[in-house]
This record gives sequence, structure tokens and C-alpha cells, in this order.
Amino acid sequence: MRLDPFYLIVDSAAWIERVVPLGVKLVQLRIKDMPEGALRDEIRRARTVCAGAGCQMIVNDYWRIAIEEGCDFVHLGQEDLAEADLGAIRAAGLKLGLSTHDEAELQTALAASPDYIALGPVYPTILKQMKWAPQGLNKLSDWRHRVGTLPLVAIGGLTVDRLDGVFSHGADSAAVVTDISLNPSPEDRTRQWIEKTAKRRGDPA
Ligand SMILES: Cc1ncc(COP(=O)(O)OP(=O)(O)O)c(N)n1
Ligand SMILES: Cc1nc(C(=O)O)sc1CCOP(=O)(O)O
Ligand SMILES: [Mg+2]
Repeated sequence: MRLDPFYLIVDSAAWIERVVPLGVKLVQLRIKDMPEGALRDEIRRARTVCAGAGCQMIVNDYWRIAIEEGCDFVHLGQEDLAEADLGAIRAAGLKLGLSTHDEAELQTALAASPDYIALGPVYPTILKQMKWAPQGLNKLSDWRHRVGTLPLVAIGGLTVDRLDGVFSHGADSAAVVTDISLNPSPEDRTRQWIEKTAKRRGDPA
């Protein structure tokens, strides 16, 4: 499986409607604290836009709802994974991405045979409090060797200017939230990410 090099993470269908039409090909819907009915509505709206735009949508956390709503890719952290029914996820044909932050988490993740592994936070992040210090680029190179041919996602504090570094240290895809969501022009910043990752995507010059 190949992941797009630009992996956008947003917290609503409205964001997906706003930026996916610009050419985003890989997006995670990461919604926290929403009643289930509203969450399902968000997933359906987002899925419609992504399907029309040829964009792979990944649902964060809510694997049961993702199965019930006919989605095809979920992302789980280690706490999510501990409570998830991997057999049900696989039986429903969903692909699975997993977070890792240290050696023990990497072993746990690899044992689950995921479709990609994410390492973070590569740089400091302002999105959420994390107990891990920034991992740095050398850790990314280390993960590159440890995960073999599995796609590797870098996350945490990524910006357009940091892309060359994460790709040269082995990431296949770079995940981002605030460099885009808090930018004065999220559309312009999204275009910059698309442009900066164009060669890796295989876009014509
Ligand atoms: C691509 C990617 N990597 C890591 C995460 C973090 O997942 P998790 O540790 O479960 O934390 P929350 O995002 O659920 O707060 C992610 N969502 N996506
Ligand atoms: C959601 C998330 N997970 C991380 C991890 O390390 O697992 S870092 C992170 C936040 C990413 O946001 P930003 O691009 O704004 O730093
Ligand atoms: Mg999670």
C-alpha cells in the first residue's frame, strides 16, 4: 500500500469540504467529544466529499462507527488499540494505521500487522499535551529501518519547511494539523503542502 506524502488531519467535515477540493489526497477525520449522531453525520458528509475527490479518508479513534458507516481506513493510538477488536476491523476489510512513540509501542504496533506506522511527535506540537519529548529526525531514521517496507508516517510540529528533513530521514508521509488549521490562509498553506510534495506524489512537472 502507498500513502500520499501529504497527510492532512482535520476535525470536521467542514474542513474537508474546504480543503479537499484543492487536491488533498489523504485526510484524517479526527473528532473528539461529539455525540454519536453528530459524529456519524460528520463522517458521512466527509466521506461523500472524499469519494468525489479521489481522496483517501481515515477515521481516527472510532473504529466501530467507521465499520458501520462503511469506511475503509482507521487510525488508532495505543490506548485505542488496546480496546479495539482487530478481528472485526480486519473482517470488515478496513485498513489500519497505528501511532507509536517508543520502542514498546512499536513492538505492540508491529504485532498488530498494521498498514502504516506513525511516529511522533517528531517536533514539538501545540495541538495537544504529550508525555513524549520531541523524537527528532534520527529517531525517524531508526523507525524507517525497524518498520521495513511498511509505510512510515511522521507527525508532530510539521511545517512546509520541515518536509525535506522528514522525507530524507525515511518518512513516506507527513501528517499535519496546525501548520494548516492555524495558518492565516489555510487554503494557501494547503496548496504549498501539495506543491512541496508533488514530486513524491508523482504529479507531472
Ligand atoms: C497519523 C497519526 N498519527 C498519530 C495520531 C495520534 O493518535 P492517538 O495517539 O490515538 O491520539 P489522538 O489523535 O487520538 O488524540 C493520529 N491521530 N494520527
Ligand atoms: C494528533 C497528534 N498525534 C501525535 C503523536 O505524536 O502521536 S502529534 C499530534 C499533533 C499533530 O499536530 P500538529 O501538526 O499541529 O503538531
Ligand atoms: Mg486516538
